Amino acid sequence: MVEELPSVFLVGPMGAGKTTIGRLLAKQLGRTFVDSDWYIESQTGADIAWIFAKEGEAGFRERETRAIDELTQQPQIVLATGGGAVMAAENREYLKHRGIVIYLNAPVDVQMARTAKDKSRPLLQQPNPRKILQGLYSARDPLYRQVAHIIMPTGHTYPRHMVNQLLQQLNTFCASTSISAEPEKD
Ligand SMILES: Nc1ncnc2c1ncn2[C@@H]1O[C@H](COP(=O)(O)OP(=O)(O)O)[C@@H](O)[C@H]1O
Ligand SMILES: O=C(O)C1=C[C@@H](OP(=O)(O)O)[C@@H](O)[C@H](O)C1
Ligand SMILES: [Mg+2]
Repeated sequence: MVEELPSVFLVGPMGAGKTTIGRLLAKQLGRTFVDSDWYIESQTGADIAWIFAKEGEAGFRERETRAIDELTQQPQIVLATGGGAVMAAENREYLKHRGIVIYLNAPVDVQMARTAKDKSRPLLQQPNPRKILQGLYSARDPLYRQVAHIIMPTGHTYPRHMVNQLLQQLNTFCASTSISAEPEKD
């Protein structure tokens, strides 16, 4: 029996394009798009920078785990997670077992270029963001790989082209597990 495509979860470092690609992918699949950072902001009534400033990273991570638990239980969504969502073991369990996980893997140079002008990421608001990104990449790359069903390099590929590649990858993955990756017909 052919099952429906489950929810799709995007993981990867800051600047990999999770939010951008997730939104486009959801549109192509006819799915609802949710970004865990936006969800946390709407639940809290404050932005990510404010949460880090008032509650520290630990406070943000608690909120993030609640959000990942809730959102990974929503059926048939496309979810863009924040770059640190894979750090908690329970988040990794939720992601890995409740949907198809795509790791958008961007080199540090690309992460740097894409995050340089954006002040909304508290972890990078300091003199040497490259060093931070390198450290995070070393620590988190094995965790992204641990949860991923599909690994997609992102560098110089336009978002629309990336989405087409992802749809192909999803089809291949689903064919191997008897899941339908076709958008639902009205
Ligand atoms: N494939 C891509 N090519 C060019 N720019 C991209 C691509 N993906 C994302 N971007 C740009 O990089 C920045 C960060 O993307 P974003 O989706 O916020 O990443 P993430 O959610 O993974 O941190 C945004 O300005 C976005 O427009
Ligand atoms: O890597 C991280 O720890 C973070 C990534 C951010 O999301 P993006 O990966 O969407 O930028 C956001 O959740 C927060 O600033 C922390
Ligand atoms: Mg994002």
